[in-house]
Amino acid sequence: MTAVVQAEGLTKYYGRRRGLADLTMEIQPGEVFGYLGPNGAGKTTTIRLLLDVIRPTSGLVRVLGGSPREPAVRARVGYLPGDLVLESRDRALDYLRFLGRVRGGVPSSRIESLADRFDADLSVPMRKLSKGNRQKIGLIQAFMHEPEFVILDEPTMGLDPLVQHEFLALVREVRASGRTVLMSSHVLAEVESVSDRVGIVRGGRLVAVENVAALREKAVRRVELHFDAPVPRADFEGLPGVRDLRVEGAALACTIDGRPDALIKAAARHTVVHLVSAEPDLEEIFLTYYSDEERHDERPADQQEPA
Ligand SMILES: Nc1ncnc2c1ncn2[C@@H]1O[C@H](COP(=O)(O)OP(=O)(O)OP(=O)(O)O)[C@@H](O)[C@H]1O
Repeated sequence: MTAVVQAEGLTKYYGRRRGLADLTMEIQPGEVFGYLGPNGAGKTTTIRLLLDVIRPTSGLVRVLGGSPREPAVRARVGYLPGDLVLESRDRALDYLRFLGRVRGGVPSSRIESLADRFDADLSVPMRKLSKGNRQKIGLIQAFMHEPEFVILDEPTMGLDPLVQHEFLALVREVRASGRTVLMSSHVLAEVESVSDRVGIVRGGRLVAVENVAALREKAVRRVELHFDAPVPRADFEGLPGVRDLRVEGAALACTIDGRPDALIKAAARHTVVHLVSAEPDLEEIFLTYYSDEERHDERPADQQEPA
């Protein structure tokens, strides 16, 4: 199976300023890949390299098995830029129809159904659109020709929660049809629910790639159990993955590191009347990555902000 993205040692310098250094990664067909990082991390630089908007200083990149320079490759990709400018007097509908023709024909019904989903008014001249409505037009044009690979730079920016929900549903549909999505964000919570894997980029370097399901499994979570009668502490002491154990009468509280299996089996010897388990906070795990990096980050002179 040909990878949708193959990057090897991909590097981009803007003069002496590092945009991206030595990126090696693959994205597989049918995958939703969340690309996360704080401002200035290198997300947009990566995306522009994938689309041949800019060219690498060194390294290799292949998209859908070909070079991003090939128009035939570009035609199979949908793209929402992070800095979308729509300043024309044209109505959004005319603009989208025009783009549809350029891309070899997109049925009006598909444009309209996407507009319905996102509650976008296509009759307004584009330069009069609010930021959020402009973002909706950007999303419609990225999806409307049903590309094999959709690249979205900060897609949720400016969207209200209902539209965000609809957008995530669309991403799930795209994945279900075997197509691939790469989306950048600086907020994990916005991409976590749909991403299969997330990559974290920081200071121009990819510092981690994680499988979201595995991350969830690894995450520490707080658990409370209430029994119908007092339970002996000894039944729960030393269980694999159980930490910070507190047993008071018929109530038990602890944190679970990894799988809760041992705790569940020990609890099953008693009568459990109530169970509380908080969803692990993945954001917290990611922040740990960031802060670890921070500690080791010795930025070269060209990465320092001017005095
Ligand atoms: N055209 C450019 N000329 C000079 N430096 C640039 C240019 N574009 C980006 N950079 C620098 O490259 C680094 C990476 O920027 P990039 O835009 O890729 O980050 P980002 O992760 O997309 O950030 P944001 O979330 O703010 O959009 C930054 O230090 C930025 O200042």
